[in-house]
Amino acid sequence: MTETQTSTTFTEAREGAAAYLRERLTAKTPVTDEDFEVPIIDISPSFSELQAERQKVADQIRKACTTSGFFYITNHGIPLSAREGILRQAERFMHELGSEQKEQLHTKKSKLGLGWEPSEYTSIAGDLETKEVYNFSYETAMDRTGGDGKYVNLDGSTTNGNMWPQEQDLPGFYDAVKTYYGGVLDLARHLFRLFALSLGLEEAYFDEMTTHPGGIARLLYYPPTKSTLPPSPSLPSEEQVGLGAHSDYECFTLLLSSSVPGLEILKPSGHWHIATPPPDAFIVNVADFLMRWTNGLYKSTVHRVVNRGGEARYSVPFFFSVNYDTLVETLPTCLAEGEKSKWKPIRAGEYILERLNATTKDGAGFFGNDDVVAEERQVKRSY
Ligand SMILES: O=C(O)CCC(=O)C(=O)O
Ligand SMILES: [Fe+2]
Repeated sequence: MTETQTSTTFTEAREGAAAYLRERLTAKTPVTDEDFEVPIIDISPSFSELQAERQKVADQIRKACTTSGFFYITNHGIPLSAREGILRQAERFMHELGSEQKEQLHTKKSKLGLGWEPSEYTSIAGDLETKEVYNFSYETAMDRTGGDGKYVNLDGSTTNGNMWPQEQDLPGFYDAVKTYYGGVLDLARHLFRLFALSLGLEEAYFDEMTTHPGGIARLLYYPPTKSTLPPSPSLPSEEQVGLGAHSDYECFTLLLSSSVPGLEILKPSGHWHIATPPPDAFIVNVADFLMRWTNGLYKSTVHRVVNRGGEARYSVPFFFSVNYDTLVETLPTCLAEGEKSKWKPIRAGEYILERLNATTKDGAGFFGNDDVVAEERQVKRSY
């Protein structure tokens, strides 16, 4: 960073994020969906000793990221038992935990937006969302590398961090979460190396930025609705949306879902593509940091969830980020000679905190709240 550059302020980040979402939702340019596809990428060659094999996977990732910004990965190494385990815990959390026990974990008690959000508690653009959520974040105890001993104040296990259900209320819950989280964290670090290769960088380029990464994850429950909502960009307000249209904030998201469909991805034409991941696959999508880092080359694509069927849907997104003091600025390989960066550099943590704050109704955010204010406020969260 040169001396003349300053990093983006909170307000600029907030306005930028809002403008970006508006633009993606209302783009009038006549575009076709010709290049839009969500490919299935078998990543088994990426575990090869041979760099050429890893590069082949990286090249497929690059293609997906420059078109739809979404892809499915198979042969990723996360065992079925861990995937079924976490989906089962999502179901147990929503249905076996009593309302008093959930109340103890209410997100209004968290300065970091963690914990339990009742259905219709948060919304985007005024549409009440049917989803019920439990949010948790990185803690060293779940990191199989043991972490780096730094950023201790950001660790989910510290004050105001993760709020876990009592073991006697939901026996085995924490262990299943830890098994799953440890696995997807390793996988995310592996994928980040492929992202580096896909961008013509040293494979280890991002390694030192992910020693204590931001990594919020959530258990989501979308109750069955009878939505007849057509796949169109605008939502009539009386219709029930599971989770409103948004882009994700961090580097990329690893999303696991039950077999009930619901995720919809905004195509360039403004129509929604209904995601149909193969069984056993994870859905991966580019989020805002990678978009900023690549100067817009990689697409952080708007998506939403509508559960149109009569069956409950569960999902578990893992939002993989970098250490929160990382400065995100255009990568050297993403600027042609004479080309300018579209965005100013930004500190990872500031951007995430700002976007979380910006989605609360009064803009005061989750930080510096007192509980009374938080309780009265309807929280708007856009991820
Ligand atoms: O539940 C899903 O399928 C997607 C969730 C999502 O997009 C999010 O939480 O950001
Ligand atoms: Fe999302």
